[in-house]
Amino acid sequence: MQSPREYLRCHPEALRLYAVTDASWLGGRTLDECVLEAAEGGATFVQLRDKRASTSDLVEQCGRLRRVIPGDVPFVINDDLEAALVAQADGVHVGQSDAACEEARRVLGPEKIVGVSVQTVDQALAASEAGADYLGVGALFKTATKPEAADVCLATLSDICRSVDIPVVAIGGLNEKTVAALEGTGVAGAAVVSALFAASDIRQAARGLKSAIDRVI
Ligand SMILES: Cc1ncc(COP(=O)(O)OP(=O)(O)O)c(N)n1
Ligand SMILES: Cc1nc(C(=O)O)sc1CCOP(=O)(O)O
Repeated sequence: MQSPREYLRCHPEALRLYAVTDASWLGGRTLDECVLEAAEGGATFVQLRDKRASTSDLVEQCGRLRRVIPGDVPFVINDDLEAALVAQADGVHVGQSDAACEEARRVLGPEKIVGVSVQTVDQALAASEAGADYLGVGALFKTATKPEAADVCLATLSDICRSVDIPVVAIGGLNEKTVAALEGTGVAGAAVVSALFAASDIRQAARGLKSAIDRVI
């Protein structure tokens, strides 16, 4: 266990129901209305993830989403450091093949949130040392949203949670039923795409997920 940090930019409670957007699940609805419904249903964190969008598209989407996301719900952009900087998002989420955590911290400054995807304890320790505020660990279960995601088992998830003093959020195939598997792992929350955004009633899906997560975490 590392020594405790002086302060947290990202409180563990904020990671409880972490909504990751994906335009391919919207089915004719706008992203803004879907994210609003997710927030109204209890999403505690939002990540704008659009792998096909340009930096300027992301900045524009970020501006629109900011208007519907409550001020106390952190809002980060996936992968694109420049978009996060220009759009003045609350931070960025980077993977192992994106901008390094140190670079994200240098560019965004000390106040912003930097989340990092990790799959091993060594990566978790490195990201934590480099100034990450939270870690995303997955994929816990196979998922159609990202079929190429490498598997991470529950034992590794627990080891990662024990090895760092920053909060960890699990991702990949999590829904109202599968979140039960997170009990006792030490995670701060669950990050979900399709269990929210593929639902016909996103508000209701968020409520159900939030209750299911509250029962196990
Ligand atoms: C909360 C959270 N955890 C993990 C990921 C995956 O990020 P990354 O490895 O950068 O992969 P892509 O999202 O870019 O496909 C995430 N986005 N969010
Ligand atoms: C964006 C993403 N990253 C993953 C990883 O394991 O790194 S899994 C994933 C998609 C999660 O989608 P769903 O909630 O629909 O399963």
